[in-house]
Formats: sequence, C-alpha cells, structure tokens
Amino acid sequence: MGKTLAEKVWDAHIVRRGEGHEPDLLYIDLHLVHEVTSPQAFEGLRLAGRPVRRPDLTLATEDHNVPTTGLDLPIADPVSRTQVDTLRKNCAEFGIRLHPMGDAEQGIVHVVGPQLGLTQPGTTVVCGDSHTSTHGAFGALAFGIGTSEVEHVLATQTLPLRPFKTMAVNIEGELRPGVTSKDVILAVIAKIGTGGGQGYVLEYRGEAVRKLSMEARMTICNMSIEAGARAGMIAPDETTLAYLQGRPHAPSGADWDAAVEHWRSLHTDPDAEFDAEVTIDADALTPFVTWGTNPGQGLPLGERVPDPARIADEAERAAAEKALSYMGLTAGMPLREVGVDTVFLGSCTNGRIEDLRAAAEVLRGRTVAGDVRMLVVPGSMKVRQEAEAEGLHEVFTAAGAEWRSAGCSMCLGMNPDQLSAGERSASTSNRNFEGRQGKGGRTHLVSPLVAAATAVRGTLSSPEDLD
Ligand SMILES: CC(C)[C@H](C(=O)O)[C@@H](O)C(=O)O
Ligand code: SF4
Repeated sequence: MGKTLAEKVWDAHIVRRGEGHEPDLLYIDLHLVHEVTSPQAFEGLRLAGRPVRRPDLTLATEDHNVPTTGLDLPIADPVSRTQVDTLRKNCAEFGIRLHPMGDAEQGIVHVVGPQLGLTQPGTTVVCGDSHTSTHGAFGALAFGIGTSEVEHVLATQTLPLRPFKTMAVNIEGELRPGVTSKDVILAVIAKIGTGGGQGYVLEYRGEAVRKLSMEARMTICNMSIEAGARAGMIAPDETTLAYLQGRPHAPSGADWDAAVEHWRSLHTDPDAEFDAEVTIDADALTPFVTWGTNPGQGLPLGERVPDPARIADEAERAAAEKALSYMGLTAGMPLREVGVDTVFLGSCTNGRIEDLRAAAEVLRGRTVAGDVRMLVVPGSMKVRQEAEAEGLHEVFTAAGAEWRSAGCSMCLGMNPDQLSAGERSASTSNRNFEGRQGKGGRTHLVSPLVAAATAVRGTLSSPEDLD
C-alpha cells in the first residue's frame, strides 16, 4: 500500500524504530527557538553539562515579549525583559544564531523560518510553540513541542514520538474573490471542531489548495493546531519551489536540482489511505468571522450571532452561552452590526507581505473609522522593509493606522500591545480565547480583508460592504 505525505516524511526520519509500545526516535532537521519556552531547556543542559548537539540546525528569534514601538528603549516590563535577556545569554553561551530585537531578520519565529528558506519540503521542524504547524505548508512535518522536549532536541537533535493518524482535508472547487485561506481554515475548524483534529496530522488537498500562494497555505497550516491537530501539511509543488528558490538557506546549483528531485516525490500516493477524511466546498465559502471564545465558534459574516437555545448539544449550548456572555453579544444580532474598538493586522497567521498588501488595497484612499484604533504589525522586519519599499506603510498611516515593528504584538498579551477589559477587536490572529489579547478583551478572528474593511466601517465588514 502507498504512503501518505506525512508517513513518507516520518519514515525518512526514523533513527530508531520503537518496539511494541515504544515511541519511534525521529531526527529533527530544524529547531526554532524563542524566548518564552526555552529558558528551562537551556537551564537543563547547563545543569547536565551538555552542549547543544547541532547549533547549526537551531535558530532563535525574539518575538513574544518584544514591544513594537520604542525599540531603542529598554523593555519596560521586568518579566519580558528577563525572558529576552535570558535568551540572549543562552544563545551566546550555547553558540546559537539569534535574531534579536532591532535585527533586520528579527520577527515571529514562524515568519522568519520560511522567509530565510530554512523551512523546506520533507524536513522535520520543531519549536516550543504550537503554531509550528505553519511550516507544514512546505510539506514539512512540523509541530510544537513542550519545554522538556525542547531540551531533548537541543541535546540530541532527536525526539521520541508516537505515530500520528492522518486526515485528508479536501478543499474542493474554487474560492470566490474576497474569500481567503483564513476563511477556509476558520470554516474547517467550525466544521470539525476544536478537538476534531486531535491525534491527527491534517493534509490539506484539493483544487482550491493547489491554487493558493505559499503565504496563504501557511495561514491554513498555522491554524491546524486550533482544530486540535498535531500538524498540518500541504504537498510541495511548483508554487513551493518558486517560493524557495534563491532564498538565503535554500539549496543552490546541483544541490537545488537534487533537492527538487526528492521534493517531487513528496506527495500522498494514489493508493495511500487516510484514517479520516473531510471535504469542504470552496465555492460555497464566504468571509468567516468568529463570534465566540474558541476558533471553532465561527460563522459566515452574513449570519447572525447564534441563539444558544437552538443548539441541541448540551455541552455546546453551555459553551455558547458562556461565550456570548463573555463577548457581550446578544443572540440574533447580525454579525455585521458588531462594532469594534481595535483592529489588529499581524501575527504568524496573517502578518506576511501578501496579508499587508491585501489590507492596504482595501485601505487605499479610505480612512479608519474615528473611534477605531488599528495596529499594523509586520510578522518580521523583512516584511516591514518590503512593505515600506512598496509604500504600504504610507497607505496604512494615511488611513490612520499605526505602523509598527515586528513581533507577536496583540496576538497575545505578553507585550505592551493589549486590549483593555471590555474592548473588542477584529484580529487576523489565530486565537480568541478569553483574555488572549489582554484581560477582559474580546476577540473576533478575521481575514486581513475583513480586518481592513472593519477598520473603515467600525463594525465587522467585508470589502464588499464599502462604498
Ligand atoms: C507562548 C507560546 C508557548 C504559545 C504557543 O505555543 O502557541 C504562543 O505562541 C501562542 O500562540 O499561544
Ligand atoms: S504571533 Fe501569536 S500565534 Fe504566532 S507565535 Fe506569536 S503568539 Fe503564537
């Protein structure tokens, strides 16, 4: 029987196959590191007197705790400052390349890896961060790990793992204009639920996926974890090759040719079997927004806030009631009438150049509604530089948005960019949990197009709603 893409990558990385109930030991090709989940791992190495086994396969960047303004000032928050200082000390001591705040290559770890050409098809990529699934867009087996596993990878460049199940997520047909890969993944999670992917590696397939750019594919894979999945993958194709060629760490010359030959074999065989399968009709999709406090509580923008009383499943009904009360929403209210205070364009989900271009196109010649604050935060300093070369920053600032430096920013409340209690945002990030963007803050997950249109109208909107 043939193999799925995930199985091919898995099998190619087995250092030692586990017997009976033992896990397999897998080789790790790329280990990404950030300030939040690495301190205890380095401390463990230090206590054991061990070096980092492959510093050359390890890359660190500062992202979660960095402010996005005033980079020349010391970090005001003591916890954030300590995290960042600790990462710097650890990287210096263990010989790991670090892109610190202010560096031209600094940015969110999941934006930096692909942009440097470090994320490649058929590789294993790990990071102490759940959104490592982003890198699966290249046909890599990429997943988040815990801090003790970070220590294991630092010390050995391997990881003991139990095999995952596989799920095909078929996105058939064609997306309508104005419908983005963010809408696709929000619709997938609404369909299968936040636990629907548990234990699986999702492989996104189908005509609509093949037509997506690499950046759009990253948005989809990024949120695999929000469906509970270990990882998300997309088979490499010409789009993948075109994106990679010429990047600083992509192979070149004869190495490129050899790599391409291998990469072309990285697809699910026609006779391979998935453990589960789900199909979404791309033609039927419209812009999607979340109304609740988990990424599965989403609906098309044209719908109304759901009425919990009409939800049959008891647990789901209770969750919806709780979510509506936290979100300050009334059942039956058209989602288009939900007013926001803040719009956040950024994060490892939607902080890449194409996301900024799409939003800038909507904002060009328009202004952000008077009582709305809009933050535009490039996912990396490279994205920022590229945007500035194209004049996008001028479009944003002319519209009344704030143009920031790179970092996780308002995706989560670990740095100064936060919502205050009761404030409501439309956010291009990936999590809408209670307090995610600041204590008491209320988050609606949206695409960059919806974010931009919402900033202009002040209520959840798509570009079609604009004059
Ligand atoms: C801080 C980090 C461990 C966390 C993650 O694992 O995803 C963060 O990046 C997030 O998005 O919630
Ligand atoms: S941008 Fe958000 S989701 Fe991505 S790594 Fe940072 S905190 Fe996590």
